Amino acid sequence: MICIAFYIGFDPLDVNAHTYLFVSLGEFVLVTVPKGETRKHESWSKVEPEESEPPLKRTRLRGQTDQSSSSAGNHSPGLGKTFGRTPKEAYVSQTHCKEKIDVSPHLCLVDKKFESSPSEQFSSDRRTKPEHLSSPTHVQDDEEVTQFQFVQKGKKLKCERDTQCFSYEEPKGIPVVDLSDEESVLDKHHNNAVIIKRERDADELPQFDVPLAIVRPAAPLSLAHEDGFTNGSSSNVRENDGEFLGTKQLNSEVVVPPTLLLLCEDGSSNENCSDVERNGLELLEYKQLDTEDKGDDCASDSSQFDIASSPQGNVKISLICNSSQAIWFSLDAVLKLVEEKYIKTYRITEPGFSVVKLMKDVCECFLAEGTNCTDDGQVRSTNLTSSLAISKKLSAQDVLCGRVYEGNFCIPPSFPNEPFRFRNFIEVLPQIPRVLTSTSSNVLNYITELNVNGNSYCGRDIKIKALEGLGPSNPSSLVVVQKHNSCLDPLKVSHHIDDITKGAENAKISLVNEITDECLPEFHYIPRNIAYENACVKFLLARISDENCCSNCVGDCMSLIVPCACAGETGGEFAYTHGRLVEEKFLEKCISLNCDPGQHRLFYCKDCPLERSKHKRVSGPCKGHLVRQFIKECWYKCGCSMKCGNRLVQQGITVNLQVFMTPEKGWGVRTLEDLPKGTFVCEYVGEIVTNTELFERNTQMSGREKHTYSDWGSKGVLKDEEALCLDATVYGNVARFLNHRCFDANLVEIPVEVETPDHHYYHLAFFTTRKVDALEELTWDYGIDFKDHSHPVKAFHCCCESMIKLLLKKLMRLANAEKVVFITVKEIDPVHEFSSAHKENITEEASCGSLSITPSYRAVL
Ligand SMILES: C[S@@+](CC[C@H](N)C(=O)[O-])C[C@H]1O[C@@H](n2cnc3c(N)ncnc32)[C@H](O)[C@@H]1O
Repeated sequence: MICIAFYIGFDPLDVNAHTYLFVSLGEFVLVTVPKGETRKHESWSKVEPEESEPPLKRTRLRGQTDQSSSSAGNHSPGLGKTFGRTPKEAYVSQTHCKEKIDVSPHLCLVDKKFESSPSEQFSSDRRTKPEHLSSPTHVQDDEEVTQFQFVQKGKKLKCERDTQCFSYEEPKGIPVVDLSDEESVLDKHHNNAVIIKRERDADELPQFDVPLAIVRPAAPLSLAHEDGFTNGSSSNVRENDGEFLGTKQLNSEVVVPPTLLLLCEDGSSNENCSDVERNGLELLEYKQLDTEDKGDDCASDSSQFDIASSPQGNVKISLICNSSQAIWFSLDAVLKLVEEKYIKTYRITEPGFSVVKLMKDVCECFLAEGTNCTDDGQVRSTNLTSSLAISKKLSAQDVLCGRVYEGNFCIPPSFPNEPFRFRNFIEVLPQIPRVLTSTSSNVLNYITELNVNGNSYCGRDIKIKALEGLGPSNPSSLVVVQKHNSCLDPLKVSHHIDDITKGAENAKISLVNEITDECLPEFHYIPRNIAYENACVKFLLARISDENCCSNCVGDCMSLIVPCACAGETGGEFAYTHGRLVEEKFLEKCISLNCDPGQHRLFYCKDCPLERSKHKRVSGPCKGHLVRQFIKECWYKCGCSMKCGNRLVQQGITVNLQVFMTPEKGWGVRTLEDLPKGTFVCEYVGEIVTNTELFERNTQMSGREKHTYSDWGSKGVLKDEEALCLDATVYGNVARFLNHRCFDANLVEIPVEVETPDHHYYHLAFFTTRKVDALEELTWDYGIDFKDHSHPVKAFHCCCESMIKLLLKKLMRLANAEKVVFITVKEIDPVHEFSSAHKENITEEASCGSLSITPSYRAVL
C-alpha cells in the first residue's frame, strides 16, 4: 500500500511528507515538504515583500535559439501600430517554443466545414490554417514546472499574517528546474524506476511564511476548529495522526525541497513501490481517497484526506498516509504522471489541466462558497456558517471523484440553484464519450426535466427594423433576414426548456418549439471542448513562454496605454475593444475571409490529413486552406485578472440566447437581446476527434443529423492524431444548433487562442458580423460548396438559395422589371424581409404590396 501525503497545513512532527496547497484570496502556491527534513533547516520565515527575489519565471527552454520562424510573418492582421515587438518578433518567440515542444495538438478545421455527412458536411477547400503552422514540435517532458505554475502574477505571493495565509518566496539563486535532474527523474519514471530527487542545499530552499491557522484532520466532520477551519470532507483521520502544531513550532522548523513522499504501507521493498507509472498513479485514484472504502489495512495506519477552509480565506487540503518506509519522488514527476494518467484514462480535456490546478479549483470552490468570495477572488465577507454549509455540501472527494458531474455535465448537483460557478472547471469524463443510440440509457433526458412555464420565456414585442451597417466586406448588397415573430405566443409553445445547459453556462439558454411537437434532440451539453480517444490534445504550460504572455500585467490589460504581449498576435493591438466587441477592422477582415475566400491567400498541403482520413490518394497539393486571422486572449500565465478585457471567449456565453424551432431548417438559435456588431456569441464546442475518427463516425452515422466542424492547418504533415476536428453531435453546446446562411450570415467564426500561443489548438468563436436585433436567428456560413456534386457525401439541401430565387422571382414580377437588384427595408412576406444599409441611396420607393423596390438599385443581374 502506498500513500501520498498532501498536507495543507503543517505538522512538523509527522514523519510523512506534506504538500501544502494554499489558496488565500485568490493567491495560490503549492509546495511539498518531506517531513523528515523539517528539522534540518530554518527556512520557514516571514517573507518581506520588498526583499523578494524576482518572480520565478519559466526560463527559456533549453536549447532555444533565436532562429526565426520561416513562416512567422503571416498572421498580423495589421491592426494599426504595433507594440514593443513586431508581429514577426512575436512569432519568433513562438517558434522557439514550438521547436521544443513535444505534443502539438492541432485543432484541424476543414475547409468546407460540413465535410462528409449526408445532412451536413464540412470539407476542405475554403478554410485553412496559417501557413506557418508546422508539424509537431518537441519539448522536454520535464519542462513543466508544475508546483510553480500558480504563483500568480509572476511574483511571490503577497501574504499578510492576519489573514492567515501562506507565503512563498522563490529560492534565491536557483534555477526554476534543474533540467538535468528532472530529466533523469522522468526518464527513470518511465522505466518504472524509483527516483529520489536530489535534495537542495539549505540556502537553495524556498522560504515560507508560516500559516497561523492550523488544520486538525482528526476533528469531527463539519465542525469548526478553534483555529477557524472547518472540515469539509469525511475523514477518518485519527486523533493523533497528522496533528498540526502552532505557529511557534512551525517557525522553528525548516523547509526542505519540494518533494513528494511515496510510502510503502506494507513494508514491501522499494521495488514494489518503484513502479511509479503504475503504483504512484493508482495511489491518486479517487476511490483510494475515499476513506469510506478503505480497507482495514489502510485505515488502521493512515489518515487519508481532509479539506478545510477558514473564514479568513485559507483553504487547506491534506492527503496523509503514515508508513515506515518511504520513497521520495519529485512532486513534479508525480503530478505529471497523474496528469498523464488522467488525460489518457479519464479523457480530461481541459487543455490546461493539472492536478495542482484541480486542487486549486477545489480550494477556490471552498473559498468562493465559504467566504462569499467574488469572482476575482475578493472576499466580500467572511462567514463561518457558510463555510460550514459548503463543507457539508461539497466534499473535495466529491469534486475529485467526479461526483459533481452529472453525466458529463459540470454541474454540482448539490447546489444547482445557487449562483455558484466553477472557475476553470475541468471536465473529467467518467468514461470515454461514445456515440449514443436513441435507446442509450446514458442519454440525458431533458424532456423529463422540462420546466414548462409559459411566462418565463421571452415574449418581447420586437419591431422589425432595417438592417444597418452592411459593411464593404459583405459582397452581396442583399440581406435576407429571418423575420422574427413580433410576439411569442405561449399557447403555441409545445415544448419549452428553461435552460438546456443545466447551469453549465454563465447564461441560461432556453428552448422553445412553437411549430412542431419535436423535443430537444438527445445530446450532452458541454460548455467546453472534450477530447475523444485518439485526439492528441495535450498542452504544456511550458509552451507559453514569457514572450507569449503578460505575466507582469495586473488587472485589465485593456486599460494599458501600450498593449501587452498578448496583443502580439493581432499586430500589437488588441482584437477587442473596451466595449468587449471585436475591433471593427479586424472583424471586417475575418468576414471578408469567409465571404470571399478567393481573394485571400490559400495554403496547399502536400499530404492533406483530410484526404488521408477519407483514404483518398490525391496526387499533388490539396484543395487549399485559408490562412486565418487569430485572436489571442490572455490566459493562465498572464498576470491580469479574470475580468481582463482580453478574456472574452474563455468567460463563456454571456448573451441571452434561445434555441427555437425554425420553419424550414429544424432547430435554430436566436438572440433574445439586441447584439451590437462584433459581439461574442458562443464558441463551437464539441468532442475533439481526429479526422479519421470523424470520418468513421460520419460513415457509421449516415442516418443521423451531424454537427461537426473541421478545418486544419499545418505546413508540415500532421499525424492522424494531430489532425483534429470538432464533433458536436453527441457532446456539444448551443452552437450545434446554429444554422447555415449562404450570403449574409450574421455570425462569423474566428479562431481564438487561449491556452496556446501557437495555433495548435484554438477555440472557434462566433461573433456578430453586424448589429443583430433581438429575436433574429443567428446563422453562420458553413462554407459548404453545395455545387460540389462530386463530393462522396451529399450536403443537405440548403434553403437559402431557393428562398432567394423565390423572392427574386416575386420581386421581378411585382416590379415589372426585367432584372433587378433591390434593396428594401420592408417586410415582403410572412417569413422574410430585405433590407440594406444603403438607405441613403434609396431615391424612390415603389411599394408593391409589402415589397419595396428601389429603382436606383436596378441593375442587370
Ligand atoms: C448544425 S445543424 C443546425 C441545427 C439543426 N437545424 C438542428 O435541428 O439540429 C445543421 C443542420 O441544420 C439544417 N440546416 C442548417 N442550415 C440550413 C439551411 N440553410 N437550409 C436547410 N437546412 C439547414 C441541415 O439539416 C443541417 O444538416
